[in-house]
Amino acid sequence: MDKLKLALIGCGKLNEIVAKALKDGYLPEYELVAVMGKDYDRAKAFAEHHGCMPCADINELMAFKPDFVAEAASVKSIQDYSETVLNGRSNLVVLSIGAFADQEFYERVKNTAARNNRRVYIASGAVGGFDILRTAALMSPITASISAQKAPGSLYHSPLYKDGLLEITKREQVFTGTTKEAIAILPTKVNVAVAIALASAGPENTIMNIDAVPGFEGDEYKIEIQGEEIRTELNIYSRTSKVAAWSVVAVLQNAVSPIVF
Ligand SMILES: NC(=O)C1=CN([C@@H]2O[C@H](COP(=O)(O)OP(=O)(O)OC[C@H]3O[C@@H](n4cnc5c(N)ncnc54)[C@H](O)[C@@H]3O)[C@@H](O)[C@H]2O)C=CC1
Ligand SMILES: O=C([O-])CC(=O)C(=O)O
Repeated sequence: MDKLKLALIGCGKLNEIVAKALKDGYLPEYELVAVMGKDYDRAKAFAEHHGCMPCADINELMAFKPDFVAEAASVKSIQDYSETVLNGRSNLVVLSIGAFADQEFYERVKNTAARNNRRVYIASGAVGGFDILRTAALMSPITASISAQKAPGSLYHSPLYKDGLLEITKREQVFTGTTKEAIAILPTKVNVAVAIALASAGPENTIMNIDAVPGFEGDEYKIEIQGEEIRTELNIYSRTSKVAAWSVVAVLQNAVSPIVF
């Protein structure tokens, strides 16, 4: 049987792991055909390394007629390219889920996918448990929240940074608000929160808290939901963001598997 064609948006840390997983035999049903990034020279080097074609823009990428496009790039890339990908009759696997905090955009992408008989897969990324969140949200109205611990240094180039943050000696709350508000100011750090919100109470009703924790390494998320019959708490720690790339590999496996989780 012909292999499914996979193309990548983003040639950074995470898609490097996805491409290597394919090379290492985790995705035998797929062949990597093309890649694009913001920087063409980097895409060229990535493509040479992984045996696919570099593309200067989304139209070049879609000319390869991929069956699946996996994004590990940015919220802006999802805003700019997802409809082109779906109209080009490819499925789309998304890590920069924050783009879908905008309800109107989310509905538009959903309709575009339906019209083209294609799917948008929300990768579990650095969190998970979407199954119980979605199930509980069907059963009754639920409240949902996600709390994150981050190293003060990881907030350095963000609007949450303030003088003295690098020197704090005890845990300090640096943000509380809705996940929609959180992604608007931290587009590269809280995509996970929007994913949790989409699976539960929605981006405008899911509360996010972020604590800066001195000496902390990695990311830790505590997700809590409460419905009439269901209450759950999920704690997910990841030392690096590699788990997000592996969640894309898991989505691509699921998409062709006879057994679906
Ligand atoms: N859902 C989740 O759990 C997680 C999501 N992420 C998100 O995944 C994305 C990628 O992460 P990394 O690989 O670590 O980033 P990276 O910075 O190593 O690589 C990003 C790549 O995307 C490309 N890119 C960015 N914007 C683009 C655009 N508009 N058009 C074309 N190419 C574009 C860059 O050129 C680069 O090749 C980020 O948005 C990050 O926030 C990261 C970790 C967890
Ligand atoms: O790696 C993480 O923990 C989360 C992240 O970057 C995101 O959600 O955008």
